[in-house]
Amino acid sequence: MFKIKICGVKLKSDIDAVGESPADAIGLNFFRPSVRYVDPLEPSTLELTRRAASLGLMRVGVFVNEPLESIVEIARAVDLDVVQLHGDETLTFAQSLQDAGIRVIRAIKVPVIVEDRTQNPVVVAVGEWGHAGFHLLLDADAGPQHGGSGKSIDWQAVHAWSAQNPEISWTLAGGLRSDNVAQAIAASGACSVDTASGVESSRGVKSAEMIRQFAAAAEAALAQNRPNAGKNLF
Ligand SMILES: O=C(O)c1ccccc1NCC(=O)[C@H](O)[C@H](O)COP(=O)(O)O
Repeated sequence: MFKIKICGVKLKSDIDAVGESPADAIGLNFFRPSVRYVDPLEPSTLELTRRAASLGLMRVGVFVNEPLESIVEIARAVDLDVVQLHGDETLTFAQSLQDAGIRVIRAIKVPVIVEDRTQNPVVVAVGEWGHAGFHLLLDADAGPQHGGSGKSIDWQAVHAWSAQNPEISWTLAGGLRSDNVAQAIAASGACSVDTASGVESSRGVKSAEMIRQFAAAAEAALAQNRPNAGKNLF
């Protein structure tokens, strides 16, 4: 269960900055083309997850269209708590991971530009994942980049979808920064949030100060969101 996830950490100093903030989860990116990629075979990656565990942080591994056996192997080798799927993985694929004892978060790519205004873009994007029992990460559709784009989704549309589907647990992602996370939480009703580029001083480089500011702003806004407190947490 997490409330504030800082995704794409690469260094021990990043983990320490997260541990010193109110954030309670980290994401490690195993998608090779990403600027946030960490090599699962490097001993330093296991050191990162061990450090995170020692600080009580949940460790989430980000994957895009990685073969199932490879995800299972990496999750065990670097001791992940949960894997986050960002590619074209099917429901059957996610269920097979769960059958192998791996917890799964499904990233849902919500279009940033919506042409058909008659349909809620979140409803359309969630599709069959809505009632499959997986925790969802509602993120901006970043095209071939798959995630970490810094683009925001329609928070009101998220709110409307969630109001109609209160049993679905989800996290808000996409373009969240310290200066907009409070508004995003208030508008969407999110109980948990995720950011990657919003706490970076340059692309792929985390800033301890930005992590601290983001996590403090998110924590304060989540505390305001009392009617939903404790709901929809992974
Ligand atoms: O961050 C990446 O580079 C990335 C690449 C491919 C798949 C997923 C990726 N990130 C996953 C995350 O959970 C990010 O935090 C999420 O996409 C939000 O990113 P941002 O808009 O930069 O806050």
